[in-house]
Amino acid sequence: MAGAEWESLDECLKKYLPLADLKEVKRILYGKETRTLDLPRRALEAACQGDFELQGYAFEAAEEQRRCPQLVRVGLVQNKTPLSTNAPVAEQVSTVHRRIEAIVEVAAMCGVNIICFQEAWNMPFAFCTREKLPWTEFAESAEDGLTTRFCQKLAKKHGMVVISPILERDHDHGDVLWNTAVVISNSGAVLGKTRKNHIPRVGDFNESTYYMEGNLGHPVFQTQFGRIAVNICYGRHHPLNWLMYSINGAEIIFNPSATIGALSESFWPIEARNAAIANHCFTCAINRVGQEHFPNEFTSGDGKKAHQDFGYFYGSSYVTAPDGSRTPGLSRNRDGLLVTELDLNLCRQMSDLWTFKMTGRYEMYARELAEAVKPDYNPHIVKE
Ligand SMILES: NC(=O)NCCC(=O)O
Repeated sequence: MAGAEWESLDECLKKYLPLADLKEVKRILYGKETRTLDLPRRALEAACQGDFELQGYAFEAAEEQRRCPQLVRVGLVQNKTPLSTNAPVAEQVSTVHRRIEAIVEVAAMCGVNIICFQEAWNMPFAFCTREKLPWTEFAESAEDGLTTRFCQKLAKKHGMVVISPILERDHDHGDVLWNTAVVISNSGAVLGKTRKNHIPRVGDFNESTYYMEGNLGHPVFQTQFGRIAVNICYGRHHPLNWLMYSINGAEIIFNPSATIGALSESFWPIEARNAAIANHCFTCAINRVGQEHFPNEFTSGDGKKAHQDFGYFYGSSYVTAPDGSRTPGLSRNRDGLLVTELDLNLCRQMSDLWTFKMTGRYEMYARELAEAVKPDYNPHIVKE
């Protein structure tokens, strides 16, 4: 399994395929070619100085007579945890805040309207350890915690919608923890929050030790730049989760994640891309980067030796359009900002072309599913 020494699928294809073959391979693997965005020189310089990757692409829609293009720029941020996991909690939080602040400055230079960070972005992904302290100390109020207040300042300063996925402590309801994305409007006000609906029970993703399945359904947030939803990490394996955000009108669904190569790298390019096609919307898949080492050993319940690291978070964040075309991924190894311009008109154009919302037969599935979840359900199997 490749670690940091392997840059990315995109780099590999570029390096080894003759141009004519590369074009055909990309046509099939990536769909219609995306235009490269001209990003301001000072943004590129700042990214270089700040040691993070900056890439920009644009998806285009057909011109319409009765609607203007609905252009919106989204920013996806992937990053390593900058400090060692045994540094004091407050120091880890303030250091990652500073790192993200610098990246958001560059996003602002690139005209980003909506920015989304990775899952549990202000902490190491410590759920593998099953230890409570100090990791639960990273949990904060979604409404007025330190990280939300930090994001509100960024949102207001840059006129940007900020999606901030955190470990939430709900002080008003028994101090319980959730895996939550806080959505902050470009005015700086907290627009609302949404919670991770599906909790992984796979490998070292021992997240059920920390929080429960989300109880807020599938909210969609009306922002000045479009209707957005957040399908947190493991929810991307659940097609109905994507579907419900889409049924509630999402034009862009963000998928802030934390996942490792040994487990999911072959799924990664498929799932969010497929969701964009199936739901006539844009999807934005974001993964963290690098390897995190923890102070104490833990086992994976697989008979193998105890260890102190989670595995390799492979980055590779990307955006897919409703016509199935996608951007190249960011690096597997470096912090990065992916700026992508979307024309939201493409959602309805693809819906009119493919008509999945019209041909979906939701009433049939609703009826059959309502039966299938009953304890006395008999699967409909036709036997000789
Ligand atoms: N963070 C998280 O839910 N990870 C689970 C593993 C995966 O979905 O690839």
